[in-house]
Amino acid sequence: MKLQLALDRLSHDECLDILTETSESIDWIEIGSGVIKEYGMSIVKEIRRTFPETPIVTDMKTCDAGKYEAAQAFQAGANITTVMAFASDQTISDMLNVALEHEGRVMVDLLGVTSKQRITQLQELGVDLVSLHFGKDMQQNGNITGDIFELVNGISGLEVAVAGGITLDSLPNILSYDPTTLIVGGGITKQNNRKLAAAQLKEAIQKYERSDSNSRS
Ligand SMILES: O=C(CO)[C@H](O)[C@H](O)COP(=O)(O)O
Repeated sequence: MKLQLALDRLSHDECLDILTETSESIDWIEIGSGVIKEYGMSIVKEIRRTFPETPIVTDMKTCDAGKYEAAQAFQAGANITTVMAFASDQTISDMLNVALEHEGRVMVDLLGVTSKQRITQLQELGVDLVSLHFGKDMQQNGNITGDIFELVNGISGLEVAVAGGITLDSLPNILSYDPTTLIVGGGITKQNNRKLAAAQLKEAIQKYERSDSNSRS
């Protein structure tokens, strides 16, 4: 299980500082939509140069003009870029094709999706990576729970990331659904000791994986 650090609502310097502090514990760097809107592709290029070995997810949340936005992201150094599930099939197909040209991947953000039929359609387009997303604004009225996994329950052949206010406290419940990637923003970036928060999350994931593999053997 990967730990993806989401850099959202942060200044340029905060992004770089947090990455330096947490780099030992995180697997994937997500450059959040707000950070991209503020600093554009220049911050993606800079983070690519500074952390050449760590996969970068650009949270473009593309909803149209998929070919152009995917090319922008991959040319700047992204390994994975995001598209909203409600985007047209053409947008998503175009992005998958651009990803192929750049040896990159597309993560489909399932925010707002309630029907399993859309998941099947996405798979037919060639999608193999999705993120279950309890949005930032939804977090004002509740917390992420295991119910979010119902959308992908029984569906095979998908890597499933999950995001939305995950912290060390809410982690145990989420871990039991075995997502392939845990996306954590504020649970690291808004903590007093960000290095420690990232290390504790990583340790909790590793501990879960050890106990899970023991219980299977
Ligand atoms: O995509 C996002 C917001 O749209 C965030 O990256 C995602 O929600 C993770 O951040 P947090 O853990 O702070 O909720």
